[in-house]
Amino acid sequence: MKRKLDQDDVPAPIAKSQKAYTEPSFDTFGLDTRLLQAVVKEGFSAPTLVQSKAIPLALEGKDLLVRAKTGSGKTAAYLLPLLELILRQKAHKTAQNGPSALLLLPTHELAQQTSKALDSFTAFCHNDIRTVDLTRKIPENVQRSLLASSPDIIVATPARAALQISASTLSVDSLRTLAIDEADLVLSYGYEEDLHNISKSIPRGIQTMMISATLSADIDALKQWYCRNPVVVELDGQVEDDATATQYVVKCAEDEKFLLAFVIFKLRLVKGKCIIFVADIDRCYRLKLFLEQFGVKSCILNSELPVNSRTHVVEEFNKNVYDIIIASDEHEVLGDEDQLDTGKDSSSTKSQQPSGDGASFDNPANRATGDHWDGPNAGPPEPTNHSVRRRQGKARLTRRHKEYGISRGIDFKNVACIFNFDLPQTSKSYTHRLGRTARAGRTGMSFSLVVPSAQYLKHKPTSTPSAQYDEETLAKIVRHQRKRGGDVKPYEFDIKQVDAFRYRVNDALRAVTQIAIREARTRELKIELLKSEKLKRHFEENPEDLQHLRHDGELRAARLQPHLKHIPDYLMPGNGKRGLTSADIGFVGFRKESDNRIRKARMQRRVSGKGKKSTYRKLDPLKTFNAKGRRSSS
Ligand SMILES: Nc1ncnc2c1ncn2[C@@H]1O[C@H](COP(=O)(O)OP(=O)(O)OP(=O)(O)O)[C@@H](O)[C@H]1O
Repeated sequence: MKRKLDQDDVPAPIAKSQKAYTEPSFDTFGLDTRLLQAVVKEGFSAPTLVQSKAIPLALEGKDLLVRAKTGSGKTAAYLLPLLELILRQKAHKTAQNGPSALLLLPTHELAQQTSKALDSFTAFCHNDIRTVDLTRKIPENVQRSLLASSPDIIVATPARAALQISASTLSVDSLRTLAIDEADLVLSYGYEEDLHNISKSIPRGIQTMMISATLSADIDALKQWYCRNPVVVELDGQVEDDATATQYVVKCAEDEKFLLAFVIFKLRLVKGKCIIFVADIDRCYRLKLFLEQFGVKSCILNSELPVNSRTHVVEEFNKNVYDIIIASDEHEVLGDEDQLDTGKDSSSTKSQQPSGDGASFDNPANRATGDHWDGPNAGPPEPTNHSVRRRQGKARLTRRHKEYGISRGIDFKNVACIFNFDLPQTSKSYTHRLGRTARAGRTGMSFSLVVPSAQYLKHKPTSTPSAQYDEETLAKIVRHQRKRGGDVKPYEFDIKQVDAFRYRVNDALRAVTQIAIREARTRELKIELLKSEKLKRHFEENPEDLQHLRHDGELRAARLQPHLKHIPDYLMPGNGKRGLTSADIGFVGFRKESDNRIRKARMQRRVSGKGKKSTYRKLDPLKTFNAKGRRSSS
């Protein structure tokens, strides 16, 4: 039975208001009081729309395909019923010896995030529900003993789960529920074979739930392997009516991206926390070093950093320790660890892996094969025409895959703005990036910079291959967002208003050389590895010390120019920041077009013989130098 829920299925108060946080309440689901306590502790006053639809169906034991907007609360929508069913089995003593639920996620970060959510929801269950996260980096023997101690829930990536099943360290005979979060992503991450193997091992007829903000035909294989007659809970359109993110786009030249970033972050035009998305790892460092010169602090998130550090950055950002994250949103940002960790031959899944892309030298998969990778110290080469063309060719082949990374599933809290410094390459990726703001019913905005094709490669030092298709991609994004009820508007803004800053911006850009980037990248990597070791050993015992570990320190690899941190008033657009959002209202540039009021008054006083006698002529060496006179006096 494939049933698409529609407006009539929504309980009356929700249908009328379309608000995520109205009736019914969590009490109506018949959840265990311990879970309800946890829900209150989490601050969830009422279920979101997807929760109010999915939880009752899941409690009935139905297979579910859940598609709802990013940030709409899908995690609790499948975790709460799953936990409730386990508690019921335990209460009725029908639970078998062994795990009842297997949760599969595409990346280690998402697995750890889900484990944390499980910990929160089971906070009042004491030891009644035990979870083992197979993505945690713990010694093999410790993991084996944890698995042997009959945990209730296993959280893993498909590769980790398949490995333990094949080694017979994970028994799946007792499973009652299987949930796959970001279901479309697990396939594109190259887990197809693992998923197929798992499907052959698990008992027939168990309940399966597949969840994502963008479920599509991509998951047909999964449905075939796992689902009986799934109920499709598809809330996309309904929730999007409530879309709370305002979306702006600015067309600008390649170097102007840096100018705009300077204006927005130095003049604090965006209030609150912001995630800046860039095309690749080098761009992360280029932008960080650039902003650093103006005293704007930011931290970096990319695939090169150890997973502990990445998780720590997100946690600290969520605790409001940092305001700006610069993230490279390449495919491998969160993925591929399994292939590397387990040393597993990825050839069988290679067709699913991106074979290379605009940032191919950043790809750990490529490091393993040696493609385009000369080690972190070498850094990526400056793109030559030939390499650009070759990478663009590959990019075309793999554009579908180039949408992964931190834009998927990570629960960044209270993000005010998504700044697409580099436009993503697909509309789907844009949707997921956008989903990092306006979460849980809050508001937010996105700001995307688009390079018109005529401007592409016009300023090579700041160019990125991904910008070649910006206009084409923007057209798709606009169409896609319109379908979802969103509106991508041009940002009304006169770039001449900030012309006075160009000189400083160019000065700062010149300091951010390829060598500076390479050094910063290597340094950061070393520091993070060191921190990560410490995180493992020391901070498990001293969690409070984690507070002192900051990720937004200065890299100081670029030439230091302290004067750039200060913005003199004369450079500010007339009318201050407001001048940047409305029509031209008296901009004050380097050179005044009209006469200077003070100088004019001084001249008038001089002409009329009043006031102090000007020393101007005397001080001007070109006008006062008199070689003859000086010779005679000496
Ligand atoms: N009923 C609720 N009331 C208030 N906040 C909620 C509720 N349910 C979830 N949230 C919060 O909303 C945020 C987003 O939830 P969640 O991560 O589950 O969204 P998601 O739909 O899975 O997003 P994504 O598609 O990006 O993975 C989280 O911070 C979560 O704590």
